[in-house]
Amino acid sequence: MTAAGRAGLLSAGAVARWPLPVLGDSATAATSLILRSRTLRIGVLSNANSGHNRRRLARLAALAARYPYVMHRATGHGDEVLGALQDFAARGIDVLAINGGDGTIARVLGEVLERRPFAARLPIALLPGGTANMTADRLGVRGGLLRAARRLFVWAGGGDGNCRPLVRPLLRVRFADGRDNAYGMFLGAGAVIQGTEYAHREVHARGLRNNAGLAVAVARTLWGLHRGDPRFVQPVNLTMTIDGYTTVAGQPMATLLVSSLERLFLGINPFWGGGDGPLRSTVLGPAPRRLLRSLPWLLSGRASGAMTEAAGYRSRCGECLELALDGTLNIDGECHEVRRAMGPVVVDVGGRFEFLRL
Ligand SMILES: Nc1ncnc2c1ncn2[C@@H]1O[C@H](COP(=O)(O)OP(=O)(O)OP(=O)(O)O)[C@@H](O)[C@H]1O
Repeated sequence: MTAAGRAGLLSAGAVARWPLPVLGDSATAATSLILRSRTLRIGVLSNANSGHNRRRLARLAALAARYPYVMHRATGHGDEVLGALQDFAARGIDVLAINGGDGTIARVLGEVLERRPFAARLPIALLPGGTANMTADRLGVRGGLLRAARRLFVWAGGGDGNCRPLVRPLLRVRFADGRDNAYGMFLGAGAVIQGTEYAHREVHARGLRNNAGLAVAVARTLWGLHRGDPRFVQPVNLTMTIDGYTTVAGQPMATLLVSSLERLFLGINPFWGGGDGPLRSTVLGPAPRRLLRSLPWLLSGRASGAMTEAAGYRSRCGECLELALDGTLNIDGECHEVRRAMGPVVVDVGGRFEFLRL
């Protein structure tokens, strides 16, 4: 069997089964992983301030200390990320584990792409140390934080566990005013911003920070959209081009979603549009017709007959999006103010990573 052929379900010990559905790219790093029979060295970078880490970091650090091939670094600020990555590179890690939420993953992978601390692109393991953990839920090691960490460490030592590498692109967001690029798996505007504010104000404040809290916030936002509630519907004029074609020409929109993930939190897939390219986008007008009746389709990657552009529904895939609007973009939980006058915001693929799904 060729090396590429062995890149199937794989264990660190070198036993692998074929076939492997690697989406969008070749599994180069995973292939080289399975050719090794030794224990894998893991560098775990934890965000000390993200959701679950605030309570569980000490236990995670104690767990990591039990495995001699695991190096653990906790950072208290994003500015410390590059130093930690350079330290891992100097120690020759085989796998980079990121323990934090969506914002941490975006920050760390963005630094990997922009500053290139590693000579080669390493496989990534995600541990759900954040609050919503949307990306880790889709691409990371399964289970709660400590269980997932133990599973990763045992697997890396050659123990039990099957690993399915998934290749996914990271969005790169470039601003025309020269500020630093942003990275992430998800970009939202319009009702996403109002829904997030609602979640912080009404849901998190009541202690509901997990998927149940997310479900409440999403349901409330959709209800607000259905009712035209101004707390959730604050139309913004949007111009959007996808791969050079203008798909929205200065029209009011209530919601913009862009992602490189196949599903978002709670498994929802609000992208049904065709077109080539890994960036999936959806735009909802200020009063999408028959919204409640369309939800089963809208949330599962399909379009009902009612979901036409004239009725306020647009969805399309592409390689490169240009956005012009006055408002706020939420990129994996980080908010960025943008103005039309600055020039368009360009969203494309910053790079692809291989995520170890265990
Ligand atoms: N490595 C890091 N160390 C410390 N702080 C970081 C690091 N990476 C990002 N940050 C900052 O920490 C904040 C919170 O991170 P993150 O979004 O990962 O946690 P969360 O909000 O609890 O989780 P989620 O995004 O899954 O809801 C972000 O504002 C981010 O800028």
